[in-house]
Amino acid sequence: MLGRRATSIITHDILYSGDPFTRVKLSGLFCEEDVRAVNEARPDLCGFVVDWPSSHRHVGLGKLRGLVHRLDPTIPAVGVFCNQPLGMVAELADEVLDVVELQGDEDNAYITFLTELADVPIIQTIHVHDASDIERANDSRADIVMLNSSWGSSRPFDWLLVGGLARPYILSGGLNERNVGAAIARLHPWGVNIDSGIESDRLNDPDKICDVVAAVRATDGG
Ligand SMILES: O=C(O)c1ccccc1NCC(=O)[C@H](O)[C@H](O)COP(=O)(O)O
Repeated sequence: MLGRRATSIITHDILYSGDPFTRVKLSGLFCEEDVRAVNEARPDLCGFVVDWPSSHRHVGLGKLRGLVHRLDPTIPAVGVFCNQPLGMVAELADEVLDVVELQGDEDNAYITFLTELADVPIIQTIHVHDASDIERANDSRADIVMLNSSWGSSRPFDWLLVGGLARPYILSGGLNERNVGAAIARLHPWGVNIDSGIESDRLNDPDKICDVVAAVRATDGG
């Protein structure tokens, strides 16, 4: 069993490695079968939508703890939050998470406070509609930004806008095992994020999980 210190070193290596590989984050895991499937497929990061009952992917706090406990400790656990109280996010970050992902209206002040309270990397999701969103991404104090269309919309945003971005980013929105290779070849993102592209009938599908990780690895010659 790896301790928190070991997993934070692994997380650091995945996030800050100078190696030019495309990180793949699979998100919206919500049951033990999902965790078994990712332990086999080995994406770089795994996301859990925390305490957001309107999402079919959401997990409560108890379930989050149980699933992260079963997750291979060499795969960093990302808590996905939407406008949640800072104290709750920081506490979970201290206790079970390796990375925090912010999906709501959290601003740079929120990120600064969170950085003071919790020693984990922060991903901020920006919904991209026009150039002002790219400016916001450039200004974000988060460690990494994720560009997306909108919550769980399963469609891409206008990729032409990415030209204005001056930092590495995670590409999100409408990716799946069939199109992720072409997206990486065109945009060379730092990483990719996939939610609905690993689902069949709103359940995570172990075959799609394997296929999408293999499709990303194939772009890196792996
Ligand atoms: O997935 C949800 O239901 C969700 C709920 C609340 C906050 C965030 C949520 N998901 C994150 C996303 O918005 C997705 O990562 C993003 O849309 C990519 O999804 P997909 O296009 O299905 O890969």
